Amino acid sequence: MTPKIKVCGITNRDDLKKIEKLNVNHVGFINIERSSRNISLDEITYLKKSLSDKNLATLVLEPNNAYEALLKANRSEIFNIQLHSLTCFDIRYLIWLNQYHNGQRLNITKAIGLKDKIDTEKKKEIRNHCLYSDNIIFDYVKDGLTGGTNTYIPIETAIKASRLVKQYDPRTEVTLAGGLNLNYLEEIKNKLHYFDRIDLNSGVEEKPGKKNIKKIKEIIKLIEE
Ligand SMILES: O=C(O)c1ccccc1NCC(=O)[C@H](O)[C@H](O)COP(=O)(O)O
Repeated sequence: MTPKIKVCGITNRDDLKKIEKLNVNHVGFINIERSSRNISLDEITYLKKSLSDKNLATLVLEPNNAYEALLKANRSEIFNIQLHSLTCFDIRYLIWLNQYHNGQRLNITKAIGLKDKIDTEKKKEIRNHCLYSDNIIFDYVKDGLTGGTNTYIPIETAIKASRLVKQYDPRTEVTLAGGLNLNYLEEIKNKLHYFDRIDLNSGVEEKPGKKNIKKIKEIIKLIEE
C-alpha cells in the first residue's frame, strides 16, 4: 500500500496551486502563533477558496480548549482539523459540541509526540486518542511540543506506535511526520507500508512557508515507484 501524501504549512496561493496540480491527498494550513508557517484564518479561508477540491484542506491548530477549535473550524469552514493540543476528553467534548453547532462531521487528526521510546504513559496516550480521533499523526517532540521540528522519529519507534494504533483500532489512520525529506524517505521506503499517510513540511521547503515544488515531485515519484 502506498501512503497518501499531505503537504503541510502552505502559506501562499502560488505554492498551493502548484501543489494541488501534483494530486497530493491533503494540504495543511497552520494557524498556530508559535509556528513560522502561521497564517491567519482569513488567509486560510482565502487559500481554501482557491482549491478545486475543498476537502483537501486541513486546518492545523493548537487550541486552548474545544470551543476555540470549533470556532476556528466554523469560521474557516474547514472540518478536517489537526490538533497539536487537547486531551482525549477535550476531543470527546469537541465532537459532542460540534453536533449542536453544524451539520458537518469533524474529521480529527491528533498529533502525538514521539522520541526514541514508547513507555506505558505513551501507550496510554495512544490508546486514548484512538477512541475519538480519525487519524493519529506521529511527530517528533521537542521540549514538549510537536510541529515543524525537522527531526525524524526513529523509524522503529514510529512503526511500533503505528502497530499499537492498528491493534487498538484498525480504522484509525496513521500519519508519519517529522523532518521527512527525499533522502530519508529513500532510506525507509520499504517501511512506509506501516503508515497510511506521510506528512511533508520542512523537508520540502526553501525557507519556512515556501515550498520547493521540485522536492515534492521527487518524493511523489519515489512513493509511486
Ligand atoms: O510546521 C510548523 O511550524 C508547526 C508548528 C506548530 C505546530 C504544528 C506545525 N506543523 C504541523 C505539521 O503537521 C508538520 O508538518 C509536522 O509537524 C512535521 O513537520 P516537519 O518536522 O517540519 O517535517
